Amino acid sequence: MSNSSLLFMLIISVISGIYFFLGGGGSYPSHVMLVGDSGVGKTCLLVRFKDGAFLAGSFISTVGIDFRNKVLNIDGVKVKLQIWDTAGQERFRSVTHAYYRDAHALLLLYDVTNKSSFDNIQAWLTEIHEYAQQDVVLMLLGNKADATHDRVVKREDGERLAKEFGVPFMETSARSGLNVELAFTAVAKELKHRSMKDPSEKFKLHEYVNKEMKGTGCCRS
Ligand SMILES: Nc1nc2c(ncn2[C@@H]2O[C@H](COP(=O)(O)OP(=O)(O)OP(=O)(O)O)[C@@H](O)[C@H]2O)c(=O)[nH]1
Repeated sequence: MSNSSLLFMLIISVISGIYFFLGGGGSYPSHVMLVGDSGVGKTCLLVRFKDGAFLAGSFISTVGIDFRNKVLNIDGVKVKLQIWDTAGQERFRSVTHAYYRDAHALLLLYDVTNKSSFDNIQAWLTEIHEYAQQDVVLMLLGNKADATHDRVVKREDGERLAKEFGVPFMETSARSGLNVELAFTAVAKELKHRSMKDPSEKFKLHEYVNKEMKGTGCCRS
């Protein structure tokens, strides 16, 4: 990728950020970044969350980075999420690195039908520790949970890995919509809580996720 393309994308990101910050009337603009191997379903997850639809058909890899905005109403307060859909392909990694520092939350995805995308989570976490803010909100998502026949990564393995690294975990499906709203809402709740100067009530992301997952009959705490 040329320097001019990278510069162009950075300018678009800044303009988009200013526009989003000024518009919409919410109080908590927050950057949520989707990361993970190419093909794990980052774009589809975002489209499902933003438009309530599934992008079926041929797979077109993201080039560099893409942006979508969505305002959520969290307990009567507007939380403006600016969601950055990054390219999973190795050749765009320098673009992704440039955005980590400004991300408030990271959704790290693997594909339950692709073992190498799961094995690469460790490498993604190393990269996150190197480039992202220390206190970034982080959640691990095992996507494509609908694909029961092609599944090669058990839910328990995802749970074990998440526990090892101390991050909340859930399985999602951009195809069926499973837990998509929940994943973004959980992150928005955490970001809203953090932005309050004097939070009267403690919000614990782990506990919230575990409680919500129990309600679906999925996943042990
Ligand atoms: N069965 C199933 N297929 C999915 C799901 N999410 C995405 N896919 C399919 O997986 C392929 C890749 O999806 P994308 O969302 O483009 O993947 P990506 O992570 O954005 O890929 P890059 O842009 O290359 O990083 C597409 O063919 C999707 O239709 C899902 O939840 N279930």
